[in-house]
Amino acid sequence: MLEFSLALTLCFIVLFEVTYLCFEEYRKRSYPAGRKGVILPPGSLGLPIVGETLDFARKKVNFFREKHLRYGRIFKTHLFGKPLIRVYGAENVSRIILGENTIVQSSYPRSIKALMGPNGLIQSQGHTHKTRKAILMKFLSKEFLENHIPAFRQAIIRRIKLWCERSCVDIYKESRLLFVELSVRFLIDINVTEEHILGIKNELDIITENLFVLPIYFPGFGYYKAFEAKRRLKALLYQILQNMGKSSKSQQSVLEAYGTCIERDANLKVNNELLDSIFELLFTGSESISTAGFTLMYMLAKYPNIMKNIRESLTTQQELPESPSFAKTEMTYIDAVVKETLRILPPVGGAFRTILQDFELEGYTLPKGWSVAFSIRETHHNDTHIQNPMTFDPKRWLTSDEHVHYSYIPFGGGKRICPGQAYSKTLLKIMVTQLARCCHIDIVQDGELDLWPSPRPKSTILAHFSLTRMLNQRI
Ligand code: HEM
Repeated sequence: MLEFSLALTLCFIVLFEVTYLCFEEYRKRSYPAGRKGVILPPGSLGLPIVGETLDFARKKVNFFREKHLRYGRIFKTHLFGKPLIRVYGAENVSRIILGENTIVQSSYPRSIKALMGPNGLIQSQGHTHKTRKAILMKFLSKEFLENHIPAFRQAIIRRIKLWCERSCVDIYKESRLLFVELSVRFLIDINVTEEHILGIKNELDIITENLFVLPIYFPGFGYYKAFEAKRRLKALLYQILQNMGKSSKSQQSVLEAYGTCIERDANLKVNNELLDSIFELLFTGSESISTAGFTLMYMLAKYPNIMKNIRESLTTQQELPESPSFAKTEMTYIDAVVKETLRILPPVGGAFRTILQDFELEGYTLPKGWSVAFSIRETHHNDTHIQNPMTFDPKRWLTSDEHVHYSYIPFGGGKRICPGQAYSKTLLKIMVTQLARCCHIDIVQDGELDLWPSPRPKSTILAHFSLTRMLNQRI
C-alpha cells in the first residue's frame, strides 16, 4: 500500500514537472509573438523543451559556426531548456557588456550555478557583487602580484625542470597541474603539500569534465560525479585550512580578503560559506589559465620562429621576470605572444546573460526572459576590425592599432570583467619567458583541438622538452 502511494506521488510530481515545463516553454516561445513591431532574430527554436540541444551536442562549435554563417552576427536557438540569442561583433558585445544590470544580468547554465553554490562572486549581484569584486581585484592587482613574482617564478622553474627530465610530456595535463599548484599556493597557502595539490587537481578534473551536463543528481550521471568531487574537494580544503596559520601573512591575504568579505570569524574559522567561496576561486582561478598555459605551450612548440623571436626580444631587464618592470604595461613581444594566443584560442568562448527587458540589436528584438550569449571566439575570429583574423601573428599587436574596444575580449569587460586578468597575464608571461630562455619544445605526438567548452586536445598531445640553458641562471 505504501509503495503504491509512493508511486502515485512520484507520478504526480513527474506529471506536474512536465506540465510546468510545457507551460513555461509555451509562455517563453509565444511571449514576443504577435506583439507589434517585434522582429525576433533569424534561426529556429527547434523541438519543444529540448530545442536544438541534440544538434548542438553532436556538432558543438560547428553548430554555432554554421548558424552564424547562415544568419550572420545574430541568431536565435533553444539550448539547455531555454531560448537563447547568440551574437558576436564588437558593437553587439559592447551593448551587452555595458548593459549589465539594466538590460541584462550575468547568468550561468543551471548545472554550473548549482555546482558553484550561491556564496560565490559569479552568482552575486548588485552591491554584494560590487563589494566582493573590489576586494578580490585589490588582491589580484599588479601591485600586489609583484611581491609574489619570485615565488611564482620558482614554482614554474621547478615544473619546467621536471618536464625536461622526462622523455615526453602531456602538455595539457601538465599545464593543469602547474596552474592548479600556482592557484593553490597563491590563493590558499604556499605550504600546501604536493599530495594535496594532486588531490585538488584530480577533483577539479572531474568537475571540469562534468560541467555542461544534464542536471540529474543520481549515481552514474555526470552531475552527480561533479557534486561528489566538489564534496571531496571541500573536505580537502577544510583539512588544509584547519592546518593553516603557519604560512606567511602575504600568502593569507586573498583568503583573508574573502573571509572578511563574507563575515567569517576573525580567527580563520572555516565555515561552509568560506569553503564555497574558496572553491569557486580555485575553480575559476585554475580552469581558464591552465587552458591558456596549454595553448601557449602548443603555439610555442608549433611555431619555432616565435620562440626565436622571443629569445631575440629578451633584453637583460626582461630576462629577470621578478624585476618590477616585468609587470608594467608597455607592450613587449612576449605580451604580444600571450595576447595573440588568447585571441586565436580564447580559453572562455563566450558568456551568458539573462535579458531583463526587451532591447534591440541589429534591428531585432531581444525579448525579456530569454538568454543572450556573446561569443568571444567568433568576435575574435570574424570581427571586421581585425585583419587576417585566422592568422597567428603576435606582431600585429606591436605594429598596428588593431585594438578596437570590444573586438578583443578574452577577459570579458564591464562590471563582470575577469578579476584574474593581471594574475593570469603575469603568470603566463613568466612561463613563456622561462620556456623561451631555457628550453626547446618539440611536439612528439600532435592532434586536433576541441574548442568546446574550452580549447583542449581531442587526443593526448605529447611534447619533448630539452634544456638549452641552465634554468634559474641569470645572465
Ligand atoms: C587566461 C585566463 C582567464 C581567462 C581567459 C578568463 C576569462 C574570463 C571571462 C571572459 C570572464 C567574464 C565572464 C562574463 O562576462 O560573464 C571571467 C570572469 C571571471 N573570472 Fe576569469 N579568466 C581567466 C582567469 C581567471 C583567474 C586566474 C581567476 C581567479 C583568480 C578568474 C576568476 C574569475 C571570476 C571570479 C569571474 C567572475 C567575475 C564576475 O562575475 O564579476 N579568472 N573570466
